[in-house]
Amino acid sequence: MEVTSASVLNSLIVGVLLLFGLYFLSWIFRRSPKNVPPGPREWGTNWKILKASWNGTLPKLASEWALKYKDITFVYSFGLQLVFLNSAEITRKLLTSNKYKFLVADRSPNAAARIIELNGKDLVFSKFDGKFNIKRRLFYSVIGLYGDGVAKFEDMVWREIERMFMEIDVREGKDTDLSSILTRSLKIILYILVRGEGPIDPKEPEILEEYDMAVNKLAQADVDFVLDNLPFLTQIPGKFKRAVTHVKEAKKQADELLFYGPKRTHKPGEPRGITDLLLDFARQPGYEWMKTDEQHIIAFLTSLVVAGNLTTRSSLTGIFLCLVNYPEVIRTIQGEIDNVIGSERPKLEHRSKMPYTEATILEGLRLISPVPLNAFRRASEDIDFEGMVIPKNALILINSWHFLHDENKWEDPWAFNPKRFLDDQGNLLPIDHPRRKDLIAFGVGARACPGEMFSRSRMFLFITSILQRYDLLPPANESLTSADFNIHSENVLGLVRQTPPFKCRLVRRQRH
Ligand code: HEM
Repeated sequence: MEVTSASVLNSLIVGVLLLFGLYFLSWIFRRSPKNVPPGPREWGTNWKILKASWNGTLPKLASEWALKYKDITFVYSFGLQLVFLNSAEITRKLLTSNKYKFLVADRSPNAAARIIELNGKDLVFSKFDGKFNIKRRLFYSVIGLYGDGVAKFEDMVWREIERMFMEIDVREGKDTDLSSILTRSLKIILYILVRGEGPIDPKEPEILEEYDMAVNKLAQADVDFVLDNLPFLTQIPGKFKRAVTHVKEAKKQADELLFYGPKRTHKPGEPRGITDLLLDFARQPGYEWMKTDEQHIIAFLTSLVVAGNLTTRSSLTGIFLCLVNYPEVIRTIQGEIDNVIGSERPKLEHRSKMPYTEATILEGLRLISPVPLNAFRRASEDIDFEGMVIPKNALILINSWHFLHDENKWEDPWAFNPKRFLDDQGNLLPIDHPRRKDLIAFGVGARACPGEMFSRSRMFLFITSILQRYDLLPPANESLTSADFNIHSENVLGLVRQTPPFKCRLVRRQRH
C-alpha cells in the first residue's frame, strides 16, 4: 500500500484529535443521564470500538458485551450514545409495542446521507411524519409485487435468468465464481426494475454497484466518525478526501442512470419502470411535492439502491455458499422442485407448496445475518424502559448478529439447518411461531424493511431456477470455502456482511 506524507499527516491529526476527543467525551459522559442500561464504562472502550469498526468486528464486540450485560447494552463512545438490543424479545418490545414504537421511529442521517444530499427526502432517513407514510405506500405501489405486478416481476426476472444461464453454460463443469454471476444478475434486475428495460451495455448496471459500495464505505463506523467530527479532513488529500470525491462522482453517474436518463424519454401515462411511475405520480394530486422538488424522486430511487442491492446480494450469495457445503439441502430442494415445479418455469405461486425451499431462505437469513447490527433508530426523547432510561438521541441498534446465533435459542447455531423452520410434518412454521418471530433479519416495527417481500421473492426465483437446471458441486482445483459464518464474521462492508469469495461447479441435471 502506498504511504503518502499526506496520509501520515492525516493519521497524526486523527490521533491527536482523538486524544482530545476522549478527554472531552469523558467529561460529557459524567453528565449523561443516570440509570442508563448497563455496559462497558472503562476508558479502553473507545479504543476497542474504534479498532472493531476498523476491522469490521463491531458485531463480534457487541456480541461479547451482550453475553456480559444481557438484554441491553449501553455504550457511550465518541460523543455517541449507543444502545444495543441483544434479544429478539427486547427488540420487539421497544420497536413494536404501542407504548414505545413511535419514540424510536426516526433515524438520524449518517455522514454518507448528508454527503450525497439525501436531506431526508429518501425513505431510509425520512422523518417519521405524514409524508413518510405517503412514501412507504408509494414504495409498495411502485415495487410492483401485487396483482398483475407479480407476473410482470416474474417475466422480468426470468428474462435475466435466461441470460444468466448462458453465462453459466459457458463455464459448465469448470470451477466458477458463482457469486459474481449472481451479483451481475441482481444488478441487471435492479436496473430493469428502475428503467423498465434491459441495459444495452452490460457494464452499465455496474454504476449502481459502484455507487452502493462508495456509500457503504462512507458508512463504515470509523469513516463516519471522522466525517462527522473532523470534517476538515475531507479537504486534505488522503483517504477521507478520496472517499468523499469518489461517492460524489459515483452519485453523478447513478443519478443520470436512475433519473435524468429515463426522464428525458418519459412519456406521461406510459410507465416503463419505477422512475416513470414516480414521474407519473408526481403529476397527481397529493404528490405535488415530488414535482416541485424532483430531488425527492432521486432520493427515493437512491434508497432502492443503497438499501436493496448489497443486502440481497449478500443473502443470496451466502445461501449458495451454504448450499455447496450442504449437498443434502440441495437434494431436498431439488426433490421439491421436481414434485412441484417439474420442468415448468419457477413462479412465485409455487412458493407456498415448497416449504423446505422457503425454510432454506429463512435459515440462510438467520445464519448469514446480512445486516448484523441494524435499525439505526434514534430515541426522540428519554425513554423509561425496563426500569432504565434510554437517553434522548441515543442510537438504537438491533444486535441481530448476537441473538440469531444465540445457542440458548438455536441449537447448533453455526450449522445450516433449514429444518429448524419446519414442523414435524414438514410444514413451514407459521409466521407467528416463536422461532419465526425471533428471526429479525429485516428489522421490525414502524420502519421494518419494506423490501423484504421483493428480496425473498428474488431469492426464491434464483434458487429454484438454478437448482432446477444444475447440480452444484465443490470446486475441482481448489478447496471449498467453508460456510462457517462465525469465521467470516469480520467480512463487513459498511453495514452489510459480505460473502467470502468461493468457487463451485455447475453441472446440468440430466432431466432438465
Ligand atoms: C436480504 C435483503 C434485505 C435485508 C436483510 C434488509 C434489511 C433491512 C433492515 C434491517 C432495515 C432496517 C429496518 C428497521 O429499522 O427496523 C431495512 C430498511 C429498509 N430496507 Fe431493507 N433489507 C433487504 C432488502 C431490501 C430491498 C431489496 C429493498 C428495496 C427494494 C430494501 C429497502 C429498504 C428501505 C427503503 C428501508 C428503510 C425503510 C424505512 O426506514 O422505513 N431492503 N432493511
